[in-house]
Amino acid sequence: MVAAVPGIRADPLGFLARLRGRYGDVVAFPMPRDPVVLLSSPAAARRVLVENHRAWGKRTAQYGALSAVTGTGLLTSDGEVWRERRRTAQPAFHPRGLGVVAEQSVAAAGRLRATWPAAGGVVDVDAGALQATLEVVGRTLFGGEVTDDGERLVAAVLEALEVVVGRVRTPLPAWLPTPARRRLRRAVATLDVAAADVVARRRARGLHEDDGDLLALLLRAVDAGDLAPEGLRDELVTTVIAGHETVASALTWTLHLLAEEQGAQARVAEELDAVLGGADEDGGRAPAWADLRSLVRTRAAVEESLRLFPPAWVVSRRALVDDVVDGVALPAGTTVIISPWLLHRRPELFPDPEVFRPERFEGEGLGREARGAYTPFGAGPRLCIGRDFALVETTLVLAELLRGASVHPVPGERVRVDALVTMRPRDGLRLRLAPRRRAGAGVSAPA
Ligand code: HEM
Repeated sequence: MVAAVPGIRADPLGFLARLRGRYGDVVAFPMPRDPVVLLSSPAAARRVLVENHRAWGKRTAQYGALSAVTGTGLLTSDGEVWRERRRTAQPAFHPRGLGVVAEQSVAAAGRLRATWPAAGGVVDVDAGALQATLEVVGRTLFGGEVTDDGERLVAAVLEALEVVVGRVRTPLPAWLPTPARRRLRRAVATLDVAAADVVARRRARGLHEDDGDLLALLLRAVDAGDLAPEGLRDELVTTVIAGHETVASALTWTLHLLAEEQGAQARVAEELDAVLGGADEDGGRAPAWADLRSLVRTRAAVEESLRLFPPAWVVSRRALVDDVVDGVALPAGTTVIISPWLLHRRPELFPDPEVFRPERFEGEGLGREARGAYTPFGAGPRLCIGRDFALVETTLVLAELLRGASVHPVPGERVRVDALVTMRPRDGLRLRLAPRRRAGAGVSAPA
């Protein structure tokens, strides 16, 4: 089916939903050159991402634009380069490292909590989440505190991404010098310097034999001649893009949904009290790695939020050879767009799809088919390398934040979604905090 539905720029999510609603699970966009097709069935996503993944690469407009910033990093590369990079980075994401992720996540959340007004008040939870997740990336993957270098690196990455998003929306011939392109070149130059500074600082501190963080692994690969210095820069930038804003978005959207659904928040609070012993003003003790298996409701709230607001709301692939997907022949060169945001809203798999109901992920959890469609971290060999990292981090940050405070919507505040590189709240997200406990008293309402 060939589609002609206006509105992609103004409202990309609504645009995708309208396309699927009007034309079905396989929809071709009227494009002048190679075909672009939106695939919306779980079977089609599975075919491309898992079963026949070798037939599909990442040379798409989406990843091409990102690679203007990341170079050939793990997220955007293909084939042998990708395999080699994944092998190098994988040990940094091994489950034995998750204890450190847990520790750093709780510490970062504790620092954020300390900035929250003890008597309650309005805070921008998105700004707080961005700061906390940056600290966790810095301390776990780059093996040290995020100093000015790290902050500059993130600022430069965000600046470059902003230009790139504009470019995906209005593709211009590559030779045309535009203000946007000049801005991108400047941002990338700043980013190169900031990445080099992060590396130099780490080198100056010295590499120890048992350092197993991502930066240490990459530096050793450079020293062994297995990775070019540009590759090291590309992976640093990729990690910032893939592992910082995504996790912050997941946290922010979870807090937003819990604020909207006080019943769900009360269930999480009950769990936190039971696990962390929180009858005092502080909401008990800080959570730790060992508590994760008991924080079932807290993690389910994160998973349900990733269903409704998957930060990576679209992924794309390009056919390297001809393939048949959902009974439709797609020639080599076809770009397919797969949207977790759409997959997660199929009513036959997720009844009342717009309702925030963390219980879906508790007990037995999702059924087999719904599990196949649930793809906030992608699927197949290109599954997010940071999936477990992100789930540990978000669950523990949330537990640490909510053990002592409850969150509530700010009256009159409109929450708007920007679906750009990731799905983000436009202009931050303000919530009203209330201290959850007053020695022996019950859950308190916002002032
Ligand atoms: C809630 C947080 C996160 C979400 C929603 C998310 C989502 C995703 C998705 C959907 C993909 C697959 C893209 C595709 O198939 O085209 C992906 C890949 C990737 N993610 Fe994540 N991610 C998250 C956190 C992280 C973290 C914490 C890191 C690292 C610190 C990370 C690093 C990566 C990398 C390097 C890839 C590329 C993997 C490969 O192709 O081998 N992500 N992520």
